[in-house]
Amino acid sequence: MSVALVALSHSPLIGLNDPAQEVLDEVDHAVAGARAFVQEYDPELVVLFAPDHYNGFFYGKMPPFALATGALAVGDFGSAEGEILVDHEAADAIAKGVLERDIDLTISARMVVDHGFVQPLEMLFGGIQSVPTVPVFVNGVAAPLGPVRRIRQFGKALGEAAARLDKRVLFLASGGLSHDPPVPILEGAPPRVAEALILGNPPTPEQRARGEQRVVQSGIDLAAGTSTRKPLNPVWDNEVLDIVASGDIEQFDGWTNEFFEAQGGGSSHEVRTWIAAYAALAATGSYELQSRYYRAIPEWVAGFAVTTAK
Ligand SMILES: O=C(O)/C=C/c1cccc(O)c1O
Ligand SMILES: [Fe+2]
Repeated sequence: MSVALVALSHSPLIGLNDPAQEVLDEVDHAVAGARAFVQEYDPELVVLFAPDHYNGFFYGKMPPFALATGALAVGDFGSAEGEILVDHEAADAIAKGVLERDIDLTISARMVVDHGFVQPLEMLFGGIQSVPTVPVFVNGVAAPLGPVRRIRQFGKALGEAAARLDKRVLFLASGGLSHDPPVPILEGAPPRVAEALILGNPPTPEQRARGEQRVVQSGIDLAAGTSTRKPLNPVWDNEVLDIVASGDIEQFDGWTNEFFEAQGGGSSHEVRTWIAAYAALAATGSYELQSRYYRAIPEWVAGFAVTTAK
C-alpha cells in the first residue's frame, strides 16, 4: 500500500471565460506538474473527493457525504458525459472500512456527478474512463452543513480503510478555494426553484443553457469589477494552503461554517474536499507537500490552487 495526493480547484468557466494568456500558461504549467507527479506515482486507484452543484444531489435526500460504487456524469458546461470507470470492489471495501470506523456513510450504486468530478479526471488522466476511481461526494453547497471536524474524521476513516487495500492510492480533491458563484439557495427560493432543488428534475437543454450562461456572466462581472457577489480572498486562500502544508489539518476543526462563508464566499465549503483528502493522506503517517500553486482568477470565479503531496 502507498498513498499520494493531488488537490486542485475546478471551475466550469475554464475554456468558456478565460483569463489572459499569461495566466492560462501559468495554470497549464501547474497542472502539467501535477500530471507529471501522477504519472510518476502511477496510481492503481484514485479516490476522488468532489462536490456537486445540484446535478446529482438534491434536497429530496441530501447526505453530508456519499461514496459511489457506480457513477454517471451529466456533461454540464461541456464536460464529459457518461459512465465513470469505478473500481466496484475497492469502493465496496472502502465503504465497509469506513462504516466499521463508526462513520455512517451513504452509498450510491449510481451516483450522478457533474464537472466537479469530471474536470480533475480530464485534466490529470485525459478522461473519465482512464483510471479506476472511487468517487466520493462531499456536500459543499447545500446548507445546513455539519462541523468541519466531521469531514476531517470521515477523511481519516476513509484513509485508514484505503490503506488496507494492497494498492497505490491517489487521493484527489476537487474544489475551492474562495469563490461565490450564483449557486441557488433553498431558503427563500421562489417555488419553482425550490421544487428543482428538492426534486432535481433534469433541466431542459434551454434551462441548462440559461443556468450556465448565468454562471458565465458572473465570471465576466467579477473580472470587470462589477459583481455584487463576494470577491475572491487570496489571503484566506493562502491560510488554507498554509494549514494543509503544515500537516496539522486539525487546525480546520476550529473554523466555523460562518467563518468559511464570510471569508471565502458561499462555495468556499468546497474546501471540505481538500480537508477530507488531506485527512485521508494523513491517516497513515506524516506527509510533505511536493508542490503548491495559487492564483486568484476572477474570470473563473476561483481562488485557484493546485497542490501535490506524499
Ligand atoms: O453553478 C455551478 O454549477 C458551478 C459554479 C462554479 C463556478 C466557479 C467555480 C466553481 O467551483 C463552481 O462550482
Ligand atoms: Fe464548484
